[in-house]
Amino acid sequence: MTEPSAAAAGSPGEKATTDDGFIVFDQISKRFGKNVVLDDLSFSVGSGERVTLIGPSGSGKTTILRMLMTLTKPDSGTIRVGEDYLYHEERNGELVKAGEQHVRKVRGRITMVFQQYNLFPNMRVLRNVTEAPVHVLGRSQDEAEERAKELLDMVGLGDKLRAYPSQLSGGQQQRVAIARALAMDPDILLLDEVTSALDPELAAEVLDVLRDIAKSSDITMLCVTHAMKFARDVSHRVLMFDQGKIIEAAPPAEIFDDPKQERTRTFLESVLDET
Ligand SMILES: Nc1ncnc2c1ncn2[C@@H]1O[C@H](COP(=O)(O)OP(=O)(O)OP(=O)(O)O)[C@@H](O)[C@H]1O
Repeated sequence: MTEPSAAAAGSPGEKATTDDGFIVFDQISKRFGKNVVLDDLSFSVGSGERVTLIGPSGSGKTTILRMLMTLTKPDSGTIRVGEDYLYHEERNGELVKAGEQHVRKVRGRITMVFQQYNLFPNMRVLRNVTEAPVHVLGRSQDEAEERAKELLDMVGLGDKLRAYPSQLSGGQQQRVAIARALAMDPDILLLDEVTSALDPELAAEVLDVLRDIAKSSDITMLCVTHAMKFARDVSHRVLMFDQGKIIEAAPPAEIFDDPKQERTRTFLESVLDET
């Protein structure tokens, strides 16, 4: 992992390099109508770094992940992954999304797991995991199945290959969704409140799987969660969001045990999730 960098480096006009941050958000702003969701926000994430985004509801955390998926366009600013820009500003201030081919290349390196697992209900578990590698990455069926079985074993579902999603618990379905995301061999895994819809026991199973993945791989992870123990265990760094800004960024021990901002302290006191 590269050393975490506290703030974004470079400017939109400079040639992008990977030595100053793998994922860079530079002066990103976004509003929905009058609602200013992200306000001139800059941060970067190193390759292999695991970063957790915390903060009150509506503070813009999911919007950050959606921008990396090119599901939400910023109003202004620059986003790049490695040497590739997703969004950048022209000299005239106009915000430009990278060309389709370019976006596809970057998007191919990123997968996201959502709160709702969104498995294909009419496909068995194994096919849920092989579908995209075969049809998007062009893998052979045999190769995709071999990898899918490894991943399903890893998430503790090696005996459920022929089950349909409706035959699984919510926690099991979410673990299939995680295996499905990893089957795309992403460099970057985005996790958006992946346990929020689950009972604590099932959430704990999912978080255990994610802990193992975090510890055994060098995948770059951006995680939005209210599971604070998990955040403490796996993150290199925690970013505290409030009103569209990052008000505190620090290693988990510091954020959780000795927050510098009063707002961080009150937010943490209000979070009951100890998974
Ligand atoms: N497509 C949209 N249209 C209008 N407003 C939106 C849209 N998407 C997000 N918002 C608003 O942007 C704000 C930030 O949303 P976001 O989901 O990023 O917050 P969050 O920090 O992830 O919150 P939560 O923890 O509740 O998921 C919210 O006020 C939300 O209602």
